[in-house]
Amino acid sequence: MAVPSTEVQQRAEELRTTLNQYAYEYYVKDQPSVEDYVYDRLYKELVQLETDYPQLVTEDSPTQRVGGIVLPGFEKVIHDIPLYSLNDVFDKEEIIAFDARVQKALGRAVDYVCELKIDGLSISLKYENGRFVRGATRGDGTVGENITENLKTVKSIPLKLKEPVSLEVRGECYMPKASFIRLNQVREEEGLEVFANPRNAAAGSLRQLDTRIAASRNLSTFLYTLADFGPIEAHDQFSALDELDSLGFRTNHERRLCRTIDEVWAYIEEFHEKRSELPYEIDGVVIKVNDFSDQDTLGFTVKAPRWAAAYKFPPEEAETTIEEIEWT
Ligand SMILES: NC(=O)c1cnc(OC2CCCC2)nc1N
Repeated sequence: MAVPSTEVQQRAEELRTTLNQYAYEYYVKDQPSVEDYVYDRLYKELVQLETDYPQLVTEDSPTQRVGGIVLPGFEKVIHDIPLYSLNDVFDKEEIIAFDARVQKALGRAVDYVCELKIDGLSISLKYENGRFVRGATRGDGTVGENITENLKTVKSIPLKLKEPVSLEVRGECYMPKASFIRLNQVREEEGLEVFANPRNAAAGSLRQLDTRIAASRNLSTFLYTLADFGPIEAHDQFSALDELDSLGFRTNHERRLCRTIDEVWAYIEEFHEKRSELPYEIDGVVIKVNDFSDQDTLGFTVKAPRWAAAYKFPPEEAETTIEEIEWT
């Protein structure tokens, strides 16, 4: 096998770094800094170098995002830290009661963080020395499935963090509404069964044993929990979300720090209105006591934290598409 010169090795490294930065801006920050053709030209150059010198391929190379292996099955994963579910609430009275329980237990009022409740599937991502080493589904909260190879094709999941830290984070993997509509149009044309909703489409995509299929489904993520903090210092949820940003993860920036339940309710009403305009599906709002020591004081019931509640929106009336409107 031909040995690459130092210049060629340096060029490959330079291409990888530049392409990964462009991909980060596009898929994580939603703020591309170059046109697609600039990315495509550099990408083609890297593919050529890696074809001429396969030893140049690294696991965080952008060329590894396209998938290409067919797994025999998914191994089981035991979550050291369980993935909890959430207690649902359905109206303002229940939110006021939630706040009353929190204040009674802590003896004072607290700040809350409101986050949009993304309607995808929960994933857990493990990193060792900054490298993505394992991705898993929630499963039953304790035992999930190892879907690392499929999650490596999800462009918003960093293969290498900005710091060489070891930690575990959790969040949601979802399919954007536009990708869902396009996928179902193609499946309809191909006489395949269509997906009922973006959540099922995302779950179906991550259950594929051929990683090229997951790579083709334009899945994305919003991360929201630092599970194993590693060396990260964060004392509350709102700053933990900023830490996730600084490590290179994609987080949802509609989050809001609320000082009172009235502000929580205003956030809920605002996003009940805005729900249909969002490029991703949500099924409610997650309300969390912000301070981590308060969360520890409140603890968990058997299945869910006492320091969080999921306000569920009523099911969205199915948006009529142009074809469905009866033209009298
Ligand atoms: N679907 C979501 O967007 C979502 C789900 N869960 C949580 O937090 C849970 C995780 C640990 C206890 C509270 N936050 C979210 N944003």
